[in-house]
Amino acid sequence: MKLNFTKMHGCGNDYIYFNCFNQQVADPEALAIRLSDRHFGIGGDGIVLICPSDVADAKMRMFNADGSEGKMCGNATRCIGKYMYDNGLIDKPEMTLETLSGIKLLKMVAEDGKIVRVTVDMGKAILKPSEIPTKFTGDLAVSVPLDVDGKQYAVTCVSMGNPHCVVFVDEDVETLDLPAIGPSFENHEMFPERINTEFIRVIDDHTLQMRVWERGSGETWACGTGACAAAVAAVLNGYCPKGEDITIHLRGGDLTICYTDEAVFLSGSATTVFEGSVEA
Ligand SMILES: N[C@H](CCC[C@H](N)C(=O)O)C(=O)O
Repeated sequence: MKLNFTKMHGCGNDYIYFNCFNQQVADPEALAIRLSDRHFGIGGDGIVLICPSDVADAKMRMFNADGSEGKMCGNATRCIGKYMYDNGLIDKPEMTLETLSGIKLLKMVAEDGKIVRVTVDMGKAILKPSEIPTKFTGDLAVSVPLDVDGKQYAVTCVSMGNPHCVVFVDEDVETLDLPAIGPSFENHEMFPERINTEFIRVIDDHTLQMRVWERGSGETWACGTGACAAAVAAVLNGYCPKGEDITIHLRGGDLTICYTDEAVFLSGSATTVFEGSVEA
């Protein structure tokens, strides 16, 4: 069966999007594995289904490159907003999006009828270690010790609807060997549902440099929920102020995060690369 897709990315975090208002995807786990392959497939960090919803303008389901389903995806949220507006599925530059981690509100900026920037109310950060989930005890996991492959790290764990482990380092993150250490964090025994791991260098009190090893996809060029988790962790560790914009420099571009008492706000671009069809 032929399926139409749209290739999109948020700061280089690229997914293959399927409009499921007018087509059905039968086995998304297997499709994500096959099509994400950058040699034998289309190439991407996974696939995203844009589905009808009874409670919002649309519903998101996203699958990492290993076929595992993610409960939230910040970069994909922005691309869905762009897709819905640019394709006339919504008639104003704002929408609600149902996710496995609740309903998110999107406010967008359009130029010449196309969305160029999206701000997402990502909801509140979840900080209780057992709810992230991690095996750390207590009410917070802020700068707690974690042994990974015999090396001691201080980690801060945050959920944005999906689990994150934030590691602050002194060196330029471009010098880190993520393929060597990423999987050991991802599959660490302290993280019962695996984990997304962000490696952060603090540039100043409003600027972070970030690389990320994602659960189920490996290193990605950006991670929206990860950028949110990094900003929250930076505030909790006293590096950045609450309630002010924090710029995150990622391999694929910049994201802006604002962590307030009400919610975490994620702002950034969304880009359509090409459209096509594939036999599923
Ligand atoms: N790998 C993540 C899902 C994608 C998150 C990321 N791409 C984002 O933009 O938030 C997980 O399994 O929780």
